[in-house]
Amino acid sequence: MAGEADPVPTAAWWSWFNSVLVLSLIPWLSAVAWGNLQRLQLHHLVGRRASRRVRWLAAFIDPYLTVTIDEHESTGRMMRRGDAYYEEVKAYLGASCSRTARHLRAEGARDAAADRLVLSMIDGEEVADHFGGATVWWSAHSRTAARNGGAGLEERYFKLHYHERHREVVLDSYLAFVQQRGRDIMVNSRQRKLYTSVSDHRAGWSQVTFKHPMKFDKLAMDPATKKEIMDDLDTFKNGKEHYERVGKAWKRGYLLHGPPGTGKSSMIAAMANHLEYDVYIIELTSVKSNSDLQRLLMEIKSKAVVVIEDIDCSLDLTGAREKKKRAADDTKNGTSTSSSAAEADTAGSKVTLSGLLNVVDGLLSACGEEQVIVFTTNHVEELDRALIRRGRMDKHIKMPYCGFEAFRFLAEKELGVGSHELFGAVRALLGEVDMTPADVIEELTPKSKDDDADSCLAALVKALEKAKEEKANRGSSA
Ligand SMILES: Nc1ncnc2c1ncn2[C@@H]1O[C@H](COP(=O)(O)OP(=O)(O)OP(=O)(O)O)[C@@H](O)[C@H]1O
Repeated sequence: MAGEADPVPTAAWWSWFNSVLVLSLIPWLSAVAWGNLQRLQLHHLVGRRASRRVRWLAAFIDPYLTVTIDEHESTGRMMRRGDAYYEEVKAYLGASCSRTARHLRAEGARDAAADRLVLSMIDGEEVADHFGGATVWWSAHSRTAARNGGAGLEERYFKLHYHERHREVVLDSYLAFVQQRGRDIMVNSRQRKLYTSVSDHRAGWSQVTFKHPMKFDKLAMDPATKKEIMDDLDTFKNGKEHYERVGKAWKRGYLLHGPPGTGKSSMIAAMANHLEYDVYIIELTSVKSNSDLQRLLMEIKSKAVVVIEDIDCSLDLTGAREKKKRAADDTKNGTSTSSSAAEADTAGSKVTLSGLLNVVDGLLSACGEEQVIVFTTNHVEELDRALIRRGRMDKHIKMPYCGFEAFRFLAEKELGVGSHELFGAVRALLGEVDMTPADVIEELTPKSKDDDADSCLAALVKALEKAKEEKANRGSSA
């Protein structure tokens, strides 16, 4: 009917409307309440002494568990840099979550290679990660701790949240996985270091950036031996599980022996570059005692090539044990003389063979792993057999005089020449006289702008002929 007013909602209509509104709000309100209950982390509030039923209820309401990783460690009233785990987690999250996180912090870390930035999550950011069928959530936080009236110290920390049903996978595997990946990322993104031992007041290490251009593809040596060494290094680097399974420290000893100039130091640089490890050089003659040697060793980190060069010159390794034994025998027989005791004392005040053996065996260095120990010597025959037996020095590598194949490699590298009419003469002469790769390289190096491949090869032939003549003269005068 025209002009009829809209019907006024009745009381029944209002009551129906309110009921629908309340009913539809119930799920939403419950979700909010449930979420808040969970955020209360009830299982943390419920003490250990609470009854099993109460604890079960708390865990049912809030099944999420938390691990906190602090940047700083609190030691009494002092704060000091926490253990490496925070940094490893930071590196892991920066790399693995940079695609999903919305807000990242970019830092040019002092230690990082120049063209790399270190990414990390900013405070308040949360990212999910997946591992072994479990989903976990990482969040970054910071808090300011008041310090005895002074300026507050900002403490950063990460929180890892995971469902209780993934407790085992997270605690038994995931945390270790994050640590390993974080460590790898940190190692790969930083410049490597060359450490040299110093022992002024206290034994320690001085460090510089390690940048050596030598790589295996630049090293002149028999290709089969080169491949064998590279395979050996790869097997070692990837051998964590093997070493764990057989119960051996994850270390490998190499003995490089050969005359001066055959490339022992170059081989060490190539090994370190291949493995991407730091290099530690122990100058044994300047290490004052076995305990100093142990201290040095304890400070060596993982992923390291530890070098003791010219071991035959560093210690009286052939004599030290005999001297000690003689002194001990003298004491036992009552024939001890001041000189034998003094000899033994002298041996005790410096690094001794047994001290070195302990170090090599890895018993004292159980804290470090993934370390290659390299000894070099020009006189392998003079070393104590105990020092270089297999198990201590696992692989013995002879660095030989320059053979024809090594020469060809060097001619290609130094002069860009793959064949030449003088190659025949060089082959014949290298079969008769010993010349080190270092000497061959020196002859092949142009000395003036007029020098070319012809003149350099002629210079090498001349030097080899001279060496042959000298050898003949030595033979006739002997
Ligand atoms: N096999 C090789 N391949 C390539 N370069 C070599 C080789 N051997 C020596 N050289 C070159 O000769 C020089 C000296 O070599 P290196 O210092 O490695 O010899 P070394 O055996 O360690 O000598 P020393 O016993 O005196 O320490 C280096 O510049 C290196 O580049």
